[in-house]
Amino acid sequence: MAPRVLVSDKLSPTAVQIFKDRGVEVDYLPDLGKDKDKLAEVIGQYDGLAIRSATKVTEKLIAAAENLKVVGRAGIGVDNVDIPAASKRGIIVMNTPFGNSITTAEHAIALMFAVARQLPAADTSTQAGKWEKSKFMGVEITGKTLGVIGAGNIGSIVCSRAIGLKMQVIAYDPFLSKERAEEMGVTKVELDELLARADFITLHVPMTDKTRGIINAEALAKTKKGVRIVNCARGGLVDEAALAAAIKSGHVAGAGFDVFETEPATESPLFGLDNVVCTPHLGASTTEAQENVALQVAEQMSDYLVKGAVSNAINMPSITAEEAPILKPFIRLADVLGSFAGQVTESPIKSIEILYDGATAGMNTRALTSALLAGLIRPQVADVNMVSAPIMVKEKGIVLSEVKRDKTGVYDGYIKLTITTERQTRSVAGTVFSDGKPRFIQIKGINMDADVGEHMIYIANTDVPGMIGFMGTTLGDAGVNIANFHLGRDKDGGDAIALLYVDGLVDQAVLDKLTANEAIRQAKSLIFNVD
Ligand SMILES: NC(=O)c1ccc[n+]([C@@H]2O[C@H](COP(=O)([O-])OP(=O)(O)OC[C@H]3O[C@@H](n4cnc5c(N)ncnc54)[C@H](O)[C@@H]3O)[C@@H](O)[C@H]2O)c1
Ligand SMILES: O=C(O)[C@H](O)COP(=O)(O)O
Repeated sequence: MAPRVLVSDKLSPTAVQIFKDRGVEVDYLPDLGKDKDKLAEVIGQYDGLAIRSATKVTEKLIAAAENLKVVGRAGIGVDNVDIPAASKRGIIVMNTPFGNSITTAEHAIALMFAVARQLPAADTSTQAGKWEKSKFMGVEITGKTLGVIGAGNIGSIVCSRAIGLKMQVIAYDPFLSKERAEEMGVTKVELDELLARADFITLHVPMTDKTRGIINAEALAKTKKGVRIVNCARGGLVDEAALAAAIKSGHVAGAGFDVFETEPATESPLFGLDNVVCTPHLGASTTEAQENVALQVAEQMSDYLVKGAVSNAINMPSITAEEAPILKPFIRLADVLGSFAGQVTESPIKSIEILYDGATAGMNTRALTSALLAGLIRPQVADVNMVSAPIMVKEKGIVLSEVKRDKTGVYDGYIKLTITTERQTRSVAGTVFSDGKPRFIQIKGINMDADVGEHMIYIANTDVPGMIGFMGTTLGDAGVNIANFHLGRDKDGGDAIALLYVDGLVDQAVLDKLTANEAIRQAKSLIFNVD
Protein backbone atom coordinates (compact mmCIF):
# COMPACT_ATOMS: atom_id res chain seq x y z
CA MET A 1 0.00 0.00 0.00
CA ALA A 2 1.30 3.47 -0.88
CA PRO A 3 2.33 5.63 2.06
CA ARG A 4 -0.01 8.53 2.83
CA VAL A 5 1.05 12.08 3.58
CA LEU A 6 -1.05 14.93 4.91
CA VAL A 7 -0.05 18.50 4.05
CA SER A 8 -1.67 20.56 6.83
CA ASP A 9 -0.19 24.02 6.07
CA LYS A 10 -0.01 26.12 2.93
CA LEU A 11 2.74 24.66 0.72
CA SER A 12 3.60 25.28 -2.93
CA PRO A 13 1.74 22.87 -5.31
CA THR A 14 5.21 21.60 -6.28
CA ALA A 15 5.21 19.54 -3.08
CA VAL A 16 1.93 17.78 -3.95
CA GLN A 17 3.19 16.94 -7.44
CA ILE A 18 6.47 15.53 -6.12
CA PHE A 19 4.67 13.30 -3.61
CA LYS A 20 2.44 11.94 -6.38
CA ASP A 21 5.36 11.45 -8.78
CA ARG A 22 7.21 9.46 -6.13
CA GLY A 23 4.35 7.09 -5.37
CA VAL A 24 3.06 8.78 -2.20
CA GLU A 25 -0.66 9.43 -1.70
CA VAL A 26 -1.16 13.01 -0.62
CA ASP A 27 -4.01 14.99 0.95
CA TYR A 28 -3.56 18.75 0.69
CA LEU A 29 -5.62 20.34 3.48
CA PRO A 30 -3.76 23.61 4.20
CA ASP A 31 -6.23 24.91 6.79
CA LEU A 32 -6.24 21.78 8.93
CA GLY A 33 -3.12 22.88 10.82
CA LYS A 34 -5.14 25.65 12.45
CA ASP A 35 -7.79 23.22 13.72
CA LYS A 36 -6.02 21.03 16.26
CA ASP A 37 -9.06 18.89 17.13
CA LYS A 38 -9.86 18.00 13.52
CA LEU A 39 -6.20 17.35 12.85
CA ALA A 40 -6.02 14.98 15.83
CA GLU A 41 -9.10 13.15 14.50
CA VAL A 42 -7.51 12.37 11.12
CA ILE A 43 -3.78 12.17 11.83
CA GLY A 44 -3.93 8.45 12.64
CA GLN A 45 -4.45 7.68 8.92
CA TYR A 46 -1.15 9.17 7.79
CA ASP A 47 2.48 8.04 7.52
CA GLY A 48 3.80 11.54 6.94
CA LEU A 49 2.85 15.08 7.94
CA ALA A 50 4.18 18.04 5.92
CA ILE A 51 3.94 21.38 7.74
CA ARG A 52 5.13 24.99 8.00
CA SER A 53 4.81 26.95 11.26
CA ALA A 54 1.02 27.00 11.69
CA THR A 55 0.56 23.31 12.55
CA LYS A 56 1.54 22.57 16.14
CA VAL A 57 2.84 19.02 16.46
CA THR A 58 2.20 18.60 20.16
CA GLU A 59 2.62 15.57 22.38
CA LYS A 60 -1.17 15.15 22.20
CA LEU A 61 -1.19 15.14 18.42
CA ILE A 62 1.72 12.69 18.37
CA ALA A 63 -0.17 10.39 20.74
CA ALA A 64 -3.02 10.30 18.20
CA ALA A 65 -0.66 9.78 15.26
CA GLU A 66 -0.57 5.99 15.41
CA ASN A 67 0.98 5.48 11.96
CA LEU A 68 3.07 8.61 11.69
CA LYS A 69 6.68 7.97 10.65
CA VAL A 70 7.91 11.36 9.53
CA VAL A 71 7.16 15.04 10.08
CA GLY A 72 8.59 17.28 7.37
CA ARG A 73 8.96 20.98 8.14
CA ALA A 74 9.09 23.05 4.94
CA GLY A 75 11.28 25.69 6.54
CA ILE A 76 13.85 26.07 9.29
CA GLY A 77 12.34 26.46 12.76
CA VAL A 78 10.97 23.28 14.32
CA ASP A 79 9.89 24.97 17.56
CA ASN A 80 6.29 24.04 16.65
CA VAL A 81 7.19 20.34 16.87
CA ASP A 82 7.60 18.49 20.17
CA ILE A 83 10.81 16.75 19.14
CA PRO A 84 11.35 14.70 22.32
CA ALA A 85 7.77 13.39 22.01
CA ALA A 86 8.27 12.60 18.31
CA SER A 87 11.62 10.90 19.02
CA LYS A 88 10.10 8.80 21.75
CA ARG A 89 7.55 7.53 19.24
CA GLY A 90 10.27 6.93 16.63
CA ILE A 91 8.93 9.68 14.37
CA ILE A 92 11.61 11.39 12.31
CA VAL A 93 11.46 15.17 12.18
CA MET A 94 13.06 16.74 9.10
CA ASN A 95 13.52 20.37 8.14
CA THR A 96 14.91 22.22 5.11
CA PRO A 97 17.75 24.20 6.68
CA PHE A 98 18.78 26.59 3.89
CA GLY A 99 15.89 27.00 1.41
CA ASN A 100 14.43 30.24 2.82
CA SER A 101 17.56 31.92 4.24
CA ILE A 102 18.05 34.53 1.49
CA THR A 103 14.37 35.43 1.48
CA THR A 104 14.30 35.90 5.26
CA ALA A 105 17.49 37.98 5.23
CA GLU A 106 15.92 40.20 2.56
CA HIS A 107 12.81 40.63 4.73
CA ALA A 108 14.95 41.80 7.64
CA ILE A 109 16.64 44.36 5.38
CA ALA A 110 13.22 45.43 4.05
CA LEU A 111 11.94 45.98 7.60
CA MET A 112 15.07 47.96 8.43
CA PHE A 113 14.40 50.31 5.49
CA ALA A 114 10.68 50.49 6.31
CA VAL A 115 11.49 51.59 9.87
CA ALA A 116 14.28 53.99 8.81
CA ARG A 117 11.87 55.83 6.46
CA GLN A 118 8.51 55.12 8.17
CA LEU A 119 7.24 53.74 4.87
CA PRO A 120 3.97 52.08 5.97
CA ALA A 121 2.75 55.16 7.87
CA ALA A 122 3.82 57.46 5.03
CA ASP A 123 1.98 55.24 2.57
CA THR A 124 -1.24 55.24 4.62
CA SER A 125 -1.07 59.02 5.03
CA THR A 126 -0.39 59.66 1.34
CA GLN A 127 -3.16 57.35 0.17
CA ALA A 128 -5.51 59.12 2.58
CA GLY A 129 -4.92 62.28 0.57
CA LYS A 130 -2.67 63.98 3.12
CA TRP A 131 0.69 65.28 1.99
CA GLU A 132 2.62 65.15 5.28
CA LYS A 133 6.11 65.72 3.93
CA SER A 134 7.60 67.07 7.15
CA LYS A 135 5.99 64.42 9.39
CA PHE A 136 7.96 61.54 7.90
CA MET A 137 11.55 62.58 8.40
CA GLY A 138 13.76 59.48 8.13
CA VAL A 139 17.35 58.45 8.75
CA GLU A 140 20.01 57.21 6.34
CA ILE A 141 21.33 53.70 6.60
CA THR A 142 24.69 54.45 4.98
CA GLY A 143 27.45 54.69 7.57
CA LYS A 144 25.19 53.50 10.41
CA THR A 145 26.18 50.60 12.67
CA LEU A 146 24.13 47.44 12.34
CA GLY A 147 24.30 45.03 15.28
CA VAL A 148 23.55 41.47 14.16
CA ILE A 149 22.64 39.04 16.93
CA GLY A 150 23.27 35.55 15.53
CA ALA A 151 25.52 35.31 12.46
CA GLY A 152 24.43 31.90 11.12
CA ASN A 153 22.82 31.23 7.74
CA ILE A 154 20.42 34.16 7.73
CA GLY A 155 22.49 36.51 9.93
CA SER A 156 25.53 36.13 7.67
CA ILE A 157 23.46 36.96 4.57
CA VAL A 158 22.10 40.04 6.38
CA CYS A 159 25.71 41.02 7.18
CA SER A 160 26.76 40.78 3.54
CA ARG A 161 23.74 42.80 2.34
CA ALA A 162 24.33 45.45 5.02
CA ILE A 163 27.99 45.76 4.05
CA GLY A 164 26.76 46.31 0.47
CA LEU A 165 24.60 49.13 1.85
CA LYS A 166 27.76 50.69 3.32
CA MET A 167 26.83 49.97 6.92
CA GLN A 168 29.35 49.14 9.64
CA VAL A 169 28.43 45.65 10.81
CA ILE A 170 29.11 44.28 14.28
CA ALA A 171 27.99 40.81 15.27
CA TYR A 172 27.36 38.97 18.50
CA ASP A 173 27.44 35.19 18.15
CA PRO A 174 29.29 32.95 20.63
CA PHE A 175 29.92 30.43 17.84
CA LEU A 176 31.46 32.94 15.42
CA SER A 177 35.25 32.79 15.33
CA LYS A 178 37.29 35.97 14.88
CA GLU A 179 38.69 34.58 11.61
CA ARG A 180 35.21 33.90 10.17
CA ALA A 181 34.06 37.36 11.28
CA GLU A 182 37.06 38.91 9.49
CA GLU A 183 36.29 36.88 6.38
CA MET A 184 32.71 38.20 6.49
CA GLY A 185 33.93 41.77 6.96
CA VAL A 186 32.20 42.19 10.32
CA THR A 187 33.52 42.94 13.79
CA LYS A 188 32.80 40.30 16.41
CA VAL A 189 31.70 41.91 19.68
CA GLU A 190 30.14 40.91 22.98
CA LEU A 191 26.42 41.57 23.44
CA ASP A 192 26.86 44.62 25.69
CA GLU A 193 29.14 46.29 23.17
CA LEU A 194 26.67 45.57 20.37
CA LEU A 195 23.85 47.08 22.42
CA ALA A 196 25.89 50.19 23.19
CA ARG A 197 27.11 50.79 19.63
CA ALA A 198 24.33 49.77 17.24
CA ASP A 199 22.04 52.22 15.44
CA PHE A 200 20.04 49.26 14.17
CA ILE A 201 19.80 45.83 15.80
CA THR A 202 18.59 42.73 13.96
CA LEU A 203 18.05 39.29 15.51
CA HIS A 204 18.87 35.99 13.77
CA VAL A 205 19.19 33.45 16.58
CA PRO A 206 17.10 30.37 17.26
CA MET A 207 14.76 30.34 20.24
CA THR A 208 16.61 28.58 23.07
CA ASP A 209 16.65 28.97 26.84
CA LYS A 210 19.65 31.30 26.37
CA THR A 211 18.11 33.50 23.69
CA ARG A 212 14.55 33.85 25.07
CA GLY A 213 14.19 37.54 26.02
CA ILE A 214 17.75 38.33 24.91
CA ILE A 215 16.43 41.86 24.26
CA ASN A 216 14.62 42.58 27.52
CA ALA A 217 14.24 45.76 29.57
CA GLU A 218 17.78 45.40 30.94
CA ALA A 219 19.28 44.98 27.45
CA LEU A 220 17.20 47.85 26.07
CA ALA A 221 18.55 50.11 28.80
CA LYS A 222 22.05 49.45 27.42
CA THR A 223 21.12 50.47 23.86
CA LYS A 224 21.88 53.79 22.20
CA LYS A 225 19.09 56.37 22.23
CA GLY A 226 17.39 56.29 18.83
CA VAL A 227 18.15 52.64 18.13
CA ARG A 228 15.81 50.75 15.76
CA ILE A 229 15.18 47.03 16.30
CA VAL A 230 14.25 44.35 13.78
CA ASN A 231 13.08 40.85 14.73
CA CYS A 232 12.66 38.44 11.86
CA ALA A 233 13.75 35.36 13.81
CA ARG A 234 11.38 34.20 16.56
CA GLY A 235 8.76 35.88 18.73
CA GLY A 236 9.88 36.05 22.36
CA LEU A 237 13.52 36.86 21.60
CA VAL A 238 12.50 40.46 22.30
CA ASP A 239 10.30 41.32 25.29
CA GLU A 240 7.49 43.11 23.44
CA ALA A 241 6.16 44.94 26.53
CA ALA A 242 9.64 46.23 27.44
CA LEU A 243 10.24 47.34 23.85
CA ALA A 244 6.86 49.08 23.72
CA ALA A 245 7.78 51.00 26.90
CA ALA A 246 11.16 51.97 25.42
CA ILE A 247 9.46 53.21 22.23
CA LYS A 248 6.89 55.20 24.22
CA SER A 249 9.65 56.80 26.31
CA GLY A 250 11.39 57.89 23.09
CA HIS A 251 14.54 55.83 23.79
CA VAL A 252 13.92 53.40 20.90
CA ALA A 253 13.09 55.15 17.62
CA GLY A 254 11.31 52.29 15.89
CA ALA A 255 10.92 48.56 15.39
CA GLY A 256 10.25 46.13 12.56
CA PHE A 257 8.64 42.89 13.69
CA ASP A 258 7.80 39.79 11.65
CA VAL A 259 7.45 37.39 14.58
CA PHE A 260 5.56 37.63 17.87
CA GLU A 261 5.43 36.08 21.30
CA THR A 262 1.98 34.67 20.45
CA GLU A 263 1.14 33.75 16.86
CA PRO A 264 -1.09 34.38 15.07
CA ALA A 265 -0.68 37.75 16.79
CA THR A 266 -4.04 39.43 17.14
CA GLU A 267 -2.72 41.82 19.76
CA SER A 268 0.70 42.97 20.94
CA PRO A 269 1.99 45.86 23.09
CA LEU A 270 3.76 47.01 19.89
CA PHE A 271 0.60 47.36 17.82
CA GLY A 272 -0.46 50.92 17.17
CA LEU A 273 2.79 52.55 18.29
CA ASP A 274 4.46 55.18 16.12
CA ASN A 275 7.06 53.79 13.77
CA VAL A 276 6.44 50.13 14.51
CA VAL A 277 6.18 48.12 11.31
CA CYS A 278 4.66 44.65 11.61
CA THR A 279 4.27 41.74 9.21
CA PRO A 280 2.51 38.41 9.88
CA HIS A 281 5.53 36.02 9.92
CA LEU A 282 6.25 36.68 6.25
CA GLY A 283 10.02 36.16 6.46
CA ALA A 284 9.97 33.02 4.31
CA SER A 285 7.05 34.03 2.12
CA THR A 286 8.44 34.49 -1.36
CA THR A 287 7.70 32.39 -4.41
CA GLU A 288 11.34 31.35 -4.62
CA ALA A 289 11.75 30.30 -0.99
CA GLN A 290 8.43 28.46 -0.93
CA GLU A 291 9.37 26.55 -4.10
CA ASN A 292 12.74 25.63 -2.53
CA VAL A 293 11.33 24.37 0.75
CA ALA A 294 8.30 22.61 -0.77
CA LEU A 295 10.44 20.75 -3.29
CA GLN A 296 13.00 19.81 -0.67
CA VAL A 297 10.55 18.64 1.98
CA ALA A 298 8.53 16.54 -0.49
CA GLU A 299 11.68 14.91 -1.86
CA GLN A 300 13.05 14.16 1.61
CA MET A 301 9.78 12.77 2.94
CA SER A 302 9.15 10.63 -0.15
CA ASP A 303 12.70 9.29 -0.07
CA TYR A 304 12.18 8.23 3.50
CA LEU A 305 8.70 6.75 3.10
CA VAL A 306 9.48 4.95 -0.15
CA LYS A 307 13.19 4.09 0.12
CA GLY A 308 14.00 4.48 3.82
CA ALA A 309 16.65 7.13 3.12
CA VAL A 310 17.03 9.78 5.83
CA SER A 311 18.28 13.31 5.25
CA ASN A 312 18.03 16.62 7.15
CA ALA A 313 16.60 14.82 10.15
CA ILE A 314 16.71 16.72 13.42
CA ASN A 315 16.39 13.64 15.57
CA MET A 316 17.89 10.81 13.53
CA PRO A 317 21.27 10.10 11.92
CA SER A 318 21.48 9.42 8.19
CA ILE A 319 22.51 5.79 7.87
CA THR A 320 21.72 2.94 5.53
CA ALA A 321 19.62 -0.03 6.63
CA GLU A 322 22.61 -2.46 6.44
CA GLU A 323 25.01 -0.53 8.63
CA ALA A 324 22.37 0.68 11.06
CA PRO A 325 22.67 -2.01 13.76
CA ILE A 326 26.47 -1.66 14.11
CA LEU A 327 26.69 2.06 13.64
CA LYS A 328 23.80 3.20 15.80
CA PRO A 329 25.45 2.87 19.24
CA PHE A 330 28.60 4.58 17.94
CA ILE A 331 26.48 7.38 16.47
CA ARG A 332 25.07 7.82 19.98
CA LEU A 333 28.59 7.81 21.41
CA ALA A 334 29.76 10.44 18.90
CA ASP A 335 26.75 12.63 19.73
CA VAL A 336 27.42 12.27 23.47
CA LEU A 337 31.12 13.21 23.10
CA GLY A 338 30.22 16.25 20.98
CA SER A 339 27.46 17.21 23.36
CA PHE A 340 29.82 16.98 26.36
CA ALA A 341 32.35 19.29 24.69
CA GLY A 342 29.63 21.66 23.45
CA GLN A 343 28.14 22.01 26.91
CA VAL A 344 31.39 22.61 28.80
CA THR A 345 32.91 24.99 26.22
CA GLU A 346 32.06 28.64 26.58
CA SER A 347 34.32 30.30 23.98
CA PRO A 348 34.44 30.05 20.16
CA ILE A 349 35.95 26.84 18.83
CA LYS A 350 38.91 27.23 16.47
CA SER A 351 39.65 23.61 15.65
CA ILE A 352 38.23 20.14 16.14
CA GLU A 353 40.25 16.92 15.92
CA ILE A 354 38.50 13.57 15.92
CA LEU A 355 40.52 10.43 16.45
CA TYR A 356 38.96 7.13 15.37
CA ASP A 357 40.88 4.29 17.02
CA GLY A 358 40.57 0.57 16.23
CA ALA A 359 37.13 -0.69 15.17
CA THR A 360 35.69 2.83 14.88
CA ALA A 361 38.26 3.68 12.17
CA GLY A 362 36.61 1.15 9.84
CA MET A 363 33.09 2.48 10.33
CA ASN A 364 31.12 5.16 8.44
CA THR A 365 33.14 7.95 10.08
CA ARG A 366 31.32 10.58 8.00
CA ALA A 367 28.12 9.73 9.80
CA LEU A 368 29.98 9.52 13.13
CA THR A 369 31.63 12.91 12.57
CA SER A 370 28.30 14.48 11.59
CA ALA A 371 26.68 13.11 14.75
CA LEU A 372 29.58 14.39 16.86
CA LEU A 373 29.39 17.87 15.27
CA ALA A 374 25.60 17.99 15.73
CA GLY A 375 26.08 17.14 19.42
CA LEU A 376 28.79 19.79 19.71
CA ILE A 377 26.73 22.60 18.16
CA ARG A 378 23.32 21.71 19.60
CA PRO A 379 23.79 23.65 22.88
CA GLN A 380 24.01 26.84 20.73
CA VAL A 381 21.82 25.97 17.75
CA ALA A 382 18.81 23.93 18.78
CA ASP A 383 17.70 22.98 15.25
CA VAL A 384 21.02 21.56 14.06
CA ASN A 385 21.10 18.10 12.51
CA MET A 386 23.65 15.67 11.09
CA VAL A 387 23.37 17.16 7.65
CA SER A 388 23.56 20.83 8.58
CA ALA A 389 26.19 20.52 11.37
CA PRO A 390 29.24 19.92 9.10
CA ILE A 391 28.19 22.82 6.85
CA MET A 392 27.81 25.09 9.87
CA VAL A 393 31.23 24.11 11.19
CA LYS A 394 32.77 24.87 7.80
CA GLU A 395 30.98 28.19 7.49
CA LYS A 396 32.16 29.21 10.93
CA GLY A 397 35.74 28.71 9.74
CA ILE A 398 36.41 25.96 12.29
CA VAL A 399 39.26 23.69 11.22
CA LEU A 400 38.14 20.06 11.30
CA SER A 401 40.54 17.13 11.11
CA GLU A 402 40.00 13.39 11.37
CA VAL A 403 42.65 10.81 12.21
CA LYS A 404 42.10 7.05 11.84
CA ARG A 405 44.45 4.52 13.34
CA ASP A 406 44.70 0.83 14.25
CA LYS A 407 43.76 -0.38 17.73
CA THR A 408 46.23 0.96 20.28
CA GLY A 409 44.92 0.22 23.76
CA VAL A 410 42.65 -2.08 25.71
CA TYR A 411 39.51 -1.06 23.86
CA ASP A 412 38.53 -2.63 20.50
CA GLY A 413 37.79 0.86 19.35
CA TYR A 414 37.15 4.32 20.71
CA ILE A 415 36.56 7.91 19.59
CA LYS A 416 38.52 10.84 20.99
CA LEU A 417 37.47 14.44 20.41
CA THR A 418 39.91 17.29 20.95
CA ILE A 419 38.70 20.86 20.59
CA THR A 420 40.80 24.00 20.69
CA THR A 421 39.15 27.28 21.59
CA GLU A 422 40.58 30.78 21.88
CA ARG A 423 41.32 29.92 25.53
CA GLN A 424 42.26 26.23 25.80
CA THR A 425 42.45 22.71 24.38
CA ARG A 426 40.06 20.12 25.79
CA SER A 427 39.63 16.43 25.00
CA VAL A 428 37.09 13.73 25.72
CA ALA A 429 37.11 10.08 24.65
CA GLY A 430 34.56 7.33 24.78
CA THR A 431 33.69 3.86 23.65
CA VAL A 432 30.70 1.52 23.41
CA PHE A 433 30.60 -1.49 25.72
CA SER A 434 29.09 -4.83 24.75
CA ASP A 435 25.77 -3.71 26.28
CA GLY A 436 25.58 -1.20 23.39
CA LYS A 437 25.81 1.78 25.75
CA PRO A 438 28.30 4.67 25.45
CA ARG A 439 30.95 5.26 28.15
CA PHE A 440 33.30 8.14 28.81
CA ILE A 441 36.81 6.65 29.07
CA GLN A 442 38.94 9.77 29.23
CA ILE A 443 38.34 13.46 29.91
CA LYS A 444 41.15 16.03 29.58
CA GLY A 445 43.65 13.15 29.40
CA ILE A 446 42.37 11.71 32.70
CA ASN A 447 41.25 8.09 32.45
CA MET A 448 37.84 7.17 33.82
CA ASP A 449 34.96 4.83 33.19
CA ALA A 450 31.65 6.63 33.35
CA ASP A 451 28.34 5.65 31.86
CA VAL A 452 26.08 8.34 30.42
CA GLY A 453 22.93 9.57 32.11
CA GLU A 454 20.31 12.10 31.04
CA HIS A 455 21.37 14.53 33.78
CA MET A 456 24.99 14.73 34.86
CA ILE A 457 27.30 17.11 36.69
CA TYR A 458 30.87 17.63 35.50
CA ILE A 459 33.31 18.84 38.13
CA ALA A 460 36.97 19.76 37.59
CA ASN A 461 38.94 20.17 40.78
CA THR A 462 42.36 20.04 42.40
CA ASP A 463 43.06 16.58 43.76
CA VAL A 464 42.95 17.23 47.52
CA PRO A 465 41.46 15.07 50.29
CA GLY A 466 37.82 15.53 51.28
CA MET A 467 36.43 16.45 47.85
CA ILE A 468 34.14 13.42 47.49
CA GLY A 469 32.66 14.11 50.92
CA PHE A 470 32.22 17.80 50.13
CA MET A 471 30.48 17.12 46.79
CA GLY A 472 28.26 14.43 48.32
CA THR A 473 27.24 16.60 51.27
CA THR A 474 26.64 19.73 49.16
CA LEU A 475 24.45 17.85 46.70
CA GLY A 476 22.74 15.85 49.45
CA ASP A 477 21.88 19.05 51.35
CA ALA A 478 20.36 20.43 48.13
CA GLY A 479 18.22 17.30 47.73
CA VAL A 480 20.13 16.12 44.64
CA ASN A 481 20.08 12.33 44.39
CA ILE A 482 23.29 10.82 42.99
CA ALA A 483 22.77 7.68 40.88
CA ASN A 484 26.44 7.20 40.00
CA PHE A 485 29.74 8.87 40.94
CA HIS A 486 32.75 8.49 38.63
CA LEU A 487 36.17 9.87 39.45
CA GLY A 488 39.50 10.21 37.74
CA ARG A 489 42.77 12.01 38.30
CA ASP A 490 45.85 12.69 36.26
CA LYS A 491 49.03 10.66 36.65
CA ASP A 492 50.76 13.33 38.73
CA GLY A 493 47.80 13.60 41.06
CA GLY A 494 47.33 17.37 40.55
CA ASP A 495 44.02 17.53 38.66
CA ALA A 496 40.91 15.48 39.24
CA ILE A 497 37.52 15.29 37.60
CA ALA A 498 34.21 13.88 38.68
CA LEU A 499 31.20 12.92 36.59
CA LEU A 500 28.04 12.49 38.61
CA TYR A 501 24.93 10.91 37.21
CA VAL A 502 22.00 12.59 39.00
CA ASP A 503 18.22 12.23 38.97
CA GLY A 504 17.33 15.63 37.49
CA LEU A 505 18.49 19.06 36.38
CA VAL A 506 20.66 20.75 39.04
CA ASP A 507 20.09 24.45 39.82
CA GLN A 508 22.86 26.94 39.15
CA ALA A 509 22.69 27.91 42.87
CA VAL A 510 23.80 24.38 43.81
CA LEU A 511 26.64 24.49 41.26
CA ASP A 512 27.69 27.85 42.72
CA LYS A 513 27.91 26.21 46.16
CA LEU A 514 30.27 23.63 44.66
CA THR A 515 32.50 26.22 42.97
CA ALA A 516 32.58 28.24 46.20
CA ASN A 517 35.08 25.60 47.33
CA GLU A 518 38.43 26.93 46.15
CA ALA A 519 39.56 23.46 45.04
CA ILE A 520 36.74 23.28 42.44
CA ARG A 521 37.47 25.11 39.20
CA GLN A 522 34.33 24.22 37.24
CA ALA A 523 30.99 22.61 38.03
CA LYS A 524 28.61 22.28 35.12
CA SER A 525 25.20 20.69 34.75
CA LEU A 526 24.97 18.55 31.60
CA ILE A 527 22.03 17.07 29.74
CA PHE A 528 22.33 14.12 27.35
CA ASN A 529 19.78 12.59 25.04
CA VAL A 530 19.76 9.00 26.29
CA ASP A 531 16.99 7.62 24.03
N1 LIG B 1 10.70 35.07 9.97
C1 LIG B 1 10.76 33.95 9.31
O1 LIG B 1 9.87 33.61 8.56
C2 LIG B 1 11.95 33.05 9.45
C3 LIG B 1 12.39 32.31 8.36
C4 LIG B 1 13.49 31.45 8.51
C5 LIG B 1 14.12 31.36 9.74
N2 LIG B 1 13.66 32.09 10.78
C6 LIG B 1 14.34 32.05 12.08
O2 LIG B 1 15.56 32.78 11.94
C7 LIG B 1 16.47 32.33 12.94
C8 LIG B 1 17.85 32.12 12.35
O3 LIG B 1 17.82 31.08 11.40
P1 LIG B 1 19.18 30.56 10.72
O4 LIG B 1 18.78 29.62 9.64
O5 LIG B 1 20.07 31.69 10.40
O6 LIG B 1 19.79 29.73 11.92
P2 LIG B 1 21.31 29.30 12.10
O7 LIG B 1 21.25 28.15 13.01
O8 LIG B 1 21.99 29.16 10.78
O9 LIG B 1 21.98 30.53 12.85
C9 LIG B 1 21.72 30.85 14.18
C10 LIG B 1 22.96 31.50 14.75
O10 LIG B 1 22.67 31.93 16.06
C11 LIG B 1 23.84 31.72 16.85
N3 LIG B 1 23.47 31.68 18.26
C12 LIG B 1 22.98 30.64 18.98
N4 LIG B 1 22.79 31.00 20.26
C13 LIG B 1 23.14 32.30 20.33
C14 LIG B 1 23.16 33.23 21.40
N5 LIG B 1 22.77 32.89 22.63
N6 LIG B 1 23.58 34.49 21.13
C15 LIG B 1 23.98 34.85 19.88
N7 LIG B 1 24.02 33.99 18.84
C16 LIG B 1 23.59 32.74 19.07
C17 LIG B 1 24.42 30.44 16.34
O11 LIG B 1 25.79 30.30 16.65
C18 LIG B 1 24.16 30.55 14.85
O12 LIG B 1 25.29 31.08 14.17
C19 LIG B 1 15.83 31.09 13.57
O13 LIG B 1 15.18 31.48 14.75
C20 LIG B 1 14.80 30.68 12.53
O14 LIG B 1 13.77 29.92 13.09
C21 LIG B 1 12.59 32.94 10.67
O1 LIG C 1 11.49 28.81 10.48
C1 LIG C 1 11.10 29.12 9.36
O2 LIG C 1 11.45 28.52 8.33
C2 LIG C 1 10.25 30.33 9.22
O3 LIG C 1 9.81 30.80 10.44
C3 LIG C 1 9.17 30.25 8.19
O4 LIG C 1 7.92 29.88 8.72
P1 LIG C 1 6.69 29.64 7.71
O5 LIG C 1 7.05 28.45 6.89
O6 LIG C 1 5.51 29.38 8.56
O7 LIG C 1 6.54 30.84 6.88
